[in-house]
Amino acid sequence: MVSCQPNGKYEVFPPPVFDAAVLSRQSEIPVQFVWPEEDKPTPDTHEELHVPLIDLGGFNSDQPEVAAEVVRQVGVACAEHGFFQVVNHGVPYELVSEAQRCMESFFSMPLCEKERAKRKPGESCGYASSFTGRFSSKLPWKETLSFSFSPFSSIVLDYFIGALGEEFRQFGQVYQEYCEAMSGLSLKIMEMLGMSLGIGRAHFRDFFLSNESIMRLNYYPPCQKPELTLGTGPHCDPTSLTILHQDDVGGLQVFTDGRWRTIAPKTNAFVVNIGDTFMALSNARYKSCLHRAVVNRESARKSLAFFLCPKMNKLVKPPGILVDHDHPRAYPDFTWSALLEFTQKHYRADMNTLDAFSRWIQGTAA
Ligand SMILES: C=C1C[C@]23C[C@H]1CC[C@H]2[C@]1(C)CCC[C@@](C)(C(=O)O)[C@H]1[C@@H]3C(=O)O
Ligand SMILES: O=C(O)CCC(=O)C(=O)O
Ligand SMILES: [Fe+2]
Repeated sequence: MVSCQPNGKYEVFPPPVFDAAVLSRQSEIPVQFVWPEEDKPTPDTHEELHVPLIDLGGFNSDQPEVAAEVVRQVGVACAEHGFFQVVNHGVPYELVSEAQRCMESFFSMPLCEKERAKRKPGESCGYASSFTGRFSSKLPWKETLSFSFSPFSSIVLDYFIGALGEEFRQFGQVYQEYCEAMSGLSLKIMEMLGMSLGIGRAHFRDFFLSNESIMRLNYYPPCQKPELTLGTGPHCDPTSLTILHQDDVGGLQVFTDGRWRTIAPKTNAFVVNIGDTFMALSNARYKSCLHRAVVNRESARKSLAFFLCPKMNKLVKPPGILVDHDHPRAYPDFTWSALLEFTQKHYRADMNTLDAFSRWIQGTAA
């Protein structure tokens, strides 16, 4: 039996759960949460990565030259590293604050309450206190609540009521509305991406009109040894497009030009990044870039991540116009359902997920 001693130390490893109330005050970090030297966390990195601030108001304006300039900036950022921020996005500030507030109340609940929504092995939805039980080392210093979204349904509201009870109807309504706003925003971004790749505004918007996306609430408790741990380890998102709202604490780092740099929080902006599935859809014209989240000694940090994903069984294949003699096919055809299964059952998402997955499906098809 694994037992937690009164001094907060674990008698045997692994710890049974990631109990933030205990661990966030403890200066001795259980070995499973300590990241190796090659991943060395650098919580004190203040060097910023300046990514373009994309003004969606400009894209929506009736001045074609203004919209064209916005599209050009998106194209440059996506070809370079795949990260940018959006402002004037039309998502009400009150909705974002309410989503952040509900998150605070959810993660402040006692562990046993949160565990009513516990994520089951092999599934991508539910509550996870770190990933104890799922992985045995390099555990993330975070708690997450993940749930599925697809448009034209009340799937988010139904999830909250089904998993946590009628008292969570209001949370369900907030996140249902938040996901609808994120799905709408991601379709606008798809229009910009299509235009910047020269295939017109409709192609990718129509591809993602019916999407089967994932919403994730990330809660990073303080850590007394932030130079040993990581909130989210280095990875490229396997999904298509991520829209992230970070609170004002800071901790998101992106790896470009051989070093980690911070994307500082910006009120009323969303951080957007290209994921592996869109990299495949663009035939590797656009980059899915390595990133991670560091933690700190003083403050808990919260982020809301909307992962846009295609419908499960839709073929992920770049449009013909992006494939030519100079740009041969970079990845095989696949479905999001297969890549999701790969990350949940066979491979822990990192910087090589798409290459490893490509080899895996080519092997299983042979
Ligand atoms: C399909 C997914 C797998 C992860 C959740 C979604 C989108 C991003 C993935 C993830 C966040 C990438 C970093 C590693 C991971 C294990 C994590 O820290 O949460 C990934 C998610 C997961 O497999 O649960
Ligand atoms: O919390 C963050 O800043 C980043 C989280 C992240 O990269 C993810 O959930 O995929
Ligand atoms: Fe990510």
